[in-house]
Amino acid sequence: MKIAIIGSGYVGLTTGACFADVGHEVICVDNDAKKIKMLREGQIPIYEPGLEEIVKKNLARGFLHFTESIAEGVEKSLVIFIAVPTPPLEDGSVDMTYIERVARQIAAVLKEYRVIVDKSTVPVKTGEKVYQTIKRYNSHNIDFDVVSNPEFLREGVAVHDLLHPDRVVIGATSDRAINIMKELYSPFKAPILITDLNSAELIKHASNSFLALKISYINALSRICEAAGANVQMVAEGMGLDHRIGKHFLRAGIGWGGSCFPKDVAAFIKISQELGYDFKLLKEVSQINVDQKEHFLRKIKNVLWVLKEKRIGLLGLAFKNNTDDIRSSVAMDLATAFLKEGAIVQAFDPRAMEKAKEKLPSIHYCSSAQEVARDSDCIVIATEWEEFINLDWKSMKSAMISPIIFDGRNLLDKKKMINMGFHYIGIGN
Ligand SMILES: NC(=O)c1ccc[n+]([C@@H]2O[C@H](COP(=O)([O-])OP(=O)(O)OC[C@H]3O[C@@H](n4cnc5c(N)ncnc54)[C@H](O)[C@@H]3O)[C@@H](O)[C@H]2O)c1
Ligand SMILES: O=c1ccn([C@@H]2O[C@H](COP(=O)(O)OP(=O)(O)O[C@H]3O[C@H](CO)[C@@H](O)[C@H](O)[C@H]3O)[C@@H](O)[C@H]2O)c(=O)[nH]1
Repeated sequence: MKIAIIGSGYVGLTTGACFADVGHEVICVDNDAKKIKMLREGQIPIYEPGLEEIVKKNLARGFLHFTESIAEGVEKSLVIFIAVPTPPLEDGSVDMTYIERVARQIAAVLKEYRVIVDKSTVPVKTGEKVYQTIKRYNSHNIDFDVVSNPEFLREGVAVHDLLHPDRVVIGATSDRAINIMKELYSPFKAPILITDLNSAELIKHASNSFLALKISYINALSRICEAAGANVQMVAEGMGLDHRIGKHFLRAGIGWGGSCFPKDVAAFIKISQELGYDFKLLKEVSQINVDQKEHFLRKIKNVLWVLKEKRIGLLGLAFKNNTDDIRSSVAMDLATAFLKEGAIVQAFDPRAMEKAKEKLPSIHYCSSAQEVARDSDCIVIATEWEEFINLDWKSMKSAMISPIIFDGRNLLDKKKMINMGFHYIGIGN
């Protein structure tokens, strides 16, 4: 099937490459000329494991194309995906200008029946608005359908998540559009849930908010564990063995970040409010997340006393492991707080340093974790990169001024670190 994807970022590019990989003919569109030029040459502007290989493979076999022209995408494809940003505004509501602009741009070039699919994360009732907008701005009165098909991929494992989704949600009312969408997803072995437009849009915000809630719950429990002398990892394991609870998303840490949870939880609170419901539970989920970061900072200050002139070794800048994404990264927030207090921050991240340099140039960027340890007053682990587990911690220790570790991700084995002579402070243990 011929499909176009408008917006070639983390979601659009990965989705396009995976659709091409299962045999569809895909045109990825972006209005960033530099990005399109890079992609045409097989260069990937983001780090996502496995993405480069499938982009190169499908470029070479002619299943994947890149263009700056929405008109070209719309003309050549039956299904048009929208995967542009839906960033937060200051009051937590969603900036819908990108989606609205793309709807007008599609309308202006629509000459034959097309299925317009929203993949961006949007407030409920957006599909209805996209439909009205395209109808209003299409002078030829062409027949078309609007479908909601929210995306559930996780960064860092996006290729896997797209090729093996837990479920595919299709919000649509027209049988014609539903059949086209079913055919599009037929190469994937995943349950397909057909809903109305509004329910599909709600499923996305409801899912992300629930996952954030689960993490905030375990983070709140970590505070109780610290006060009671219990171990949150054991509590999580004991809870997670109950299939009704499940073991996933119960890793206590410094709070959730990233390009999705913070903005989507804030948006869902706002959307609910506009619909007349005060979602107090979600407000608390969000507050616990803020508290968790502040509590971690307090623990660091309790040990170091004054941060001014202290040399803090920071391991991790990305919002999670296996990505270069620093959007709403708690690690970046911590670095900002340290710098504000007058500390010297020396940091290392396996993939996110280029992006971090643009945002926080005053960090001293190190070429290795070992360099981070040099003359440091403590090490702070802020991102759950697995490679930090297997560092030569003996040699790290001898490079430090004082061997203190604040493990914001409970990545290391507490007993082992204490036996090695570290002063180890984790989360909820
Ligand atoms: N990143 C994730 O893990 C993830 C997962 C699921 C859903 N989402 C949602 O998907 C959407 C996109 O997120 P993202 O992380 O891919 O964003 P992104 O910023 O990485 O990519 C968006 C792309 O759209 C392009 N763009 C903007 N306006 C355009 C226009 N008028 N025409 C053509 N291209 C245009 C930008 O240049 C950019 O390359 C958001 O709604 C987000 O909430 C993101
Ligand atoms: O047990 C856990 C799991 C995650 N996190 C943190 O939570 C954040 C989000 O992690 P994750 O969900 O793995 O990454 P994302 O790529 O942001 O994916 C989420 O957001 C996407 C965008 O909407 C959705 O598509 C995904 O389903 C949803 O998991 C990160 O800061 C993690 O460090 C924890 O602290 N503890």
